[in-house]
Amino acid sequence: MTATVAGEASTTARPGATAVLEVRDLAVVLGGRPVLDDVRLQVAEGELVGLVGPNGAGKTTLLRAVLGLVPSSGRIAVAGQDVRPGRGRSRSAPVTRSIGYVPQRHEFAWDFPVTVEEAVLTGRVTRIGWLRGARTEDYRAVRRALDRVEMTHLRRRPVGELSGGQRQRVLVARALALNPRILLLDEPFTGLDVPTQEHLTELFRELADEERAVVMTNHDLVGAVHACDRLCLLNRTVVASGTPAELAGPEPWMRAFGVSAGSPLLTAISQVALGRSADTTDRGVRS
Ligand SMILES: Nc1ncnc2c1ncn2[C@@H]1O[C@H](COP(=O)(O)OP(=O)(O)OP(=O)(O)O)[C@@H](O)[C@H]1O
Repeated sequence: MTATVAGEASTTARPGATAVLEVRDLAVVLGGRPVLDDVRLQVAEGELVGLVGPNGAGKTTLLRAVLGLVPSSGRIAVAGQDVRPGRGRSRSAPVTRSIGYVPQRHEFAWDFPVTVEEAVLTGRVTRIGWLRGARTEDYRAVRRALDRVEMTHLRRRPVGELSGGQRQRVLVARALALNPRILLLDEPFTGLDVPTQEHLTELFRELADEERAVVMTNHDLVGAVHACDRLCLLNRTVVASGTPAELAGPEPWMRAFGVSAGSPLLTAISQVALGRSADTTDRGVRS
């Protein structure tokens, strides 16, 4: 098996599975500068895909393009529906209801005086609208989402009193409150200790296994190789994409990240990727 590169069929999801996200020929220009170019990506239900790349590679921009929040050209479809670029959540409501977005933790106003339950309810705003009050079904959805991330016992707690790991779970619950087909997670592990990262990784794995597609950006490359079914190495375009086993060699990482052949990072990635390869051979390959 070999990793495939931009322009080839590299970015396709596992055969036979339903594609939840399809991105073709995506280009984004911001402030007059090209930020993304010729990006192709497919993510199927049941897949946990790691979106990795150096600072400024365009990872967040890609997630925002999928949400229709930045102007773009090309095609983005979620659950078979086209995302119309630059229209924002409210005007693209039917398709964005299929997407659960978990922003970087610092983007949420944690000092706002709301409880965990109220924060999660804000995830339903595209369904509830700003003018009518929440209904029983909305509170039920919130309760289900909180159960799913094991935060029900803290539902009356002001969000400002939560730890980093608990805050991350609140953001995931907020995204799950719409029961989305795809979860987009932007750097969910930043600033979290290793056990918390491992618990969250397990949760993301389970959420993918429940027939959702899960895409997460991650600067911990070894962690991403360890956890994800497939990796997309982004640097303005998709430099390479494949399973951890397909990406065990150094070249795609050197091209995407500009690291030298002697970088200890490459050895660590290779060891984990080959370990995953042995593991998936035992269990049956997922992708
Ligand atoms: N609103 C904007 N206007 C102009 N340029 C922007 C805007 N938003 C992002 N950019 C630029 O687009 C590029 C990609 O940014 P983006 O945040 O998507 O990268 P990233 O891969 O998520 O980076 P990081 O890993 O540092 O979070 C950067 O050069 C950034 O400066």
